[in-house]
Amino acid sequence: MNILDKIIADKAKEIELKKSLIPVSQLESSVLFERKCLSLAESLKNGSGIIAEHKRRSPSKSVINQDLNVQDVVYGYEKAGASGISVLTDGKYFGGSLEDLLYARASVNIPILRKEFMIDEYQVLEAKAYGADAILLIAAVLTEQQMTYLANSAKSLGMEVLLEVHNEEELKKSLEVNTDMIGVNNRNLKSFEVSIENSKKLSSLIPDQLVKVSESGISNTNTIAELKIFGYQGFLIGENFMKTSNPGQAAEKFITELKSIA
Ligand SMILES: O=P(O)(O)OC[C@@H](O)[C@@H](O)c1c[nH]c2ccccc12
Repeated sequence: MNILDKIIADKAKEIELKKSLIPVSQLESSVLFERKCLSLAESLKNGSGIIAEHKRRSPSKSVINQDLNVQDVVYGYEKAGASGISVLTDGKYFGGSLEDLLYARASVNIPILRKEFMIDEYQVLEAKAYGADAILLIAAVLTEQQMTYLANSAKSLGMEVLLEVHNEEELKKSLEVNTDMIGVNNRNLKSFEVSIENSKKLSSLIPDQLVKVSESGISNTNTIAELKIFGYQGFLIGENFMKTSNPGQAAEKFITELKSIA
């Protein structure tokens, strides 16, 4: 069983347990459930395009940074001029939590993406209840029908969808899904191999009306300049900022440099 299958198997068990502890009615009674969401797609088109990620660890890198509190990190990202925030909420493999999402919501006024392995509508309701503006759907672990159902559920709650693909086959099965953004993951979630070429290779297959986001393995501003030529407007960066003692400062330096070469 590869790591992705393991994560999904654990996720299914986690969701069943959570459903017994926190009923849907409790999620729907959250003060944030009626909140009007911010648009991550618009923010990417009109701002720096950087989605800065809070990620304590990952299967490919083990511990990245567990010493900082999420409020300081995401506040620093907003101050640095990020267009959006990505918050990992998976606990076992990424060291995140739904509480991180709630703290992030309380700390910034820019769009927040819930970065999670979504397989059940319950998780979409959680995302809204804990303050997310957008959810991630990963084509590698979902059928077209599942993506359609989960995307429509998110849209019905006023959230946007970032649909993540890694190859042409995943992109082809995603084209009918009601998504706002297509993310190309430069990292193969099974082998962890990273190549920016993946974003370049797939860009021409993404319909122009969707916001293109390049994800993973981005550590310098020249890469952003190159990817903009291929039509990308969003850039998801985690480790390059999180591996430092002050991710907000690292993001500020990166975004200032980006402005100077734009
Ligand atoms: O830390 P990086 O290489 O900058 O990557 C960030 C982000 O793209 C990555 O965390 C990610 C992209 N898609 C995912 C899906 C699940 C978990 C994590 C991810």
